[in-house]
This record gives sequence, C-alpha cells and structure tokens, in this order.
Amino acid sequence: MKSGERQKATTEREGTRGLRTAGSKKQQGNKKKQVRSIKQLLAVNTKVGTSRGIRLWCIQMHIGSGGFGDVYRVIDERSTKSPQQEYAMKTEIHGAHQRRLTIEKSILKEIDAYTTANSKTRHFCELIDSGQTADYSVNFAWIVMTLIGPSLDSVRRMLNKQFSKPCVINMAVQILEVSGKIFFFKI
Ligand SMILES: Nc1ncnc2c1ncn2[C@@H]1O[C@H](COP(=O)(O)OP(=O)(O)OP(=O)(O)O)[C@@H](O)[C@H]1O
Repeated sequence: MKSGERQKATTEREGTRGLRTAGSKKQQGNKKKQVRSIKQLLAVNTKVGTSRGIRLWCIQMHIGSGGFGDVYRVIDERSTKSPQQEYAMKTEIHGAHQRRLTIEKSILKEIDAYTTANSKTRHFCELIDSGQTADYSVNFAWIVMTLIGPSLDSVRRMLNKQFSKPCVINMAVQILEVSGKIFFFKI
C-alpha cells in the first residue's frame, strides 16, 4: 500500500466500542476456530473511512471470515442514493499475513484497469475503496469491493447438494471463462 493511502481512518465510535470478540462456544470447537475466537469483529454500525475519503463505510453485518480476514456487508453512509447500494468490506488485522490484503488489492486494481479498458464482462469484484485504521485497539487494513452473492458451496448446501444439469453447464462455462482470464493476467 502506498504511503499516501495510509490515511488515518475516521470513525464515529471511539476506543474499542466498535469491536466485539468473535466466536461462539461452537466456533471454539476446533483449533482453527480457537484462533478466530481471539480475533475481534467490528460491531454493526461501526463507521470506517479515511480522513481524506469521500465515503464513510457503515458496517451492516459480518458475512464470513477467511484464512486471513473478515468480510462485512457495508453501505456508504454519505451516499444520497436511494436505495443504498451495498458493498463488501474485507479487513485484515495487522500481523503475519498483512501482505495478503495488499496483494489482493493490487490484483483487483490490475483487473479493474484491464476490464475498464476492454469493456469485458466482469468476473471479478470491482475495487471501490481502501484504507487503514488505527482508531481501534487493533490496527486493521481494509478494502471495499462489489458485494456478490453467497458462495457456490453455501448455495450447493441450500439446494441439498443438487444442482440441475443446465446449472452445472452454465457454471462450468463461467469457470472456464474466468480461468482463461486468470491465465491472461498470469495471477
Ligand atoms: N465481495 C464479496 N461479496 C460477498 N461475500 C464475500 C465477498 N468476498 C468474500 N465474501 C465471503 O466472505 C467469506 C470470507 O471470504 P474470504 O475471501 O476472506 O475467504 P475465503 O475465500 O473463504 O478463504 P481464503 O482466506 O483462503 O481466501 C466467504 O464466505 C466469502 O463467500
């Protein structure tokens, strides 16, 4: 992340009030989840933004967590659009894996530049905003991107592990298309 982008975040909450500890008893059942339980999630209505940013992101809900970050549904509190457009914010607590979000951000930027220049169908999330905050007891870096639907895995579970044949073919075509693009980007 460039130094100019390392702006101090503005928040409407102070101290650690915007944070809550992640993990229920069930979540603490295995080793991976035990690691997650000591991390903290941002509470609903927490505001995150940069001092020079036009947008102020308001946390709506925690969508899920990956190996190195948490993902939230957010809206831009300063937007006058109605209905409010929803986005996804991925956060990363500063630590051993910090560079993963930086790498993800540069990949999204590169893809953005390509898709804008070539007006190609999107298969990737658009990078909307990014920043870093030190306003809470834990520092975290964040990116805001297009909000997409639930993962294929959760849809599969919702459908009792049954996809129709046309659906499978449609998914296969899209996966091949996106694989071709990833190859093009040499990611
Ligand atoms: N742009 C997005 N819109 C909606 N949900 C998202 C978005 N990005 C990620 N998610 C969801 O957030 C959760 C965590 O995603 P994340 O990308 O952090 O980890 P992952 O892909 O599951 O694993 P890994 O850490 O190995 O990349 C997943 O349930 C994913 O479906």
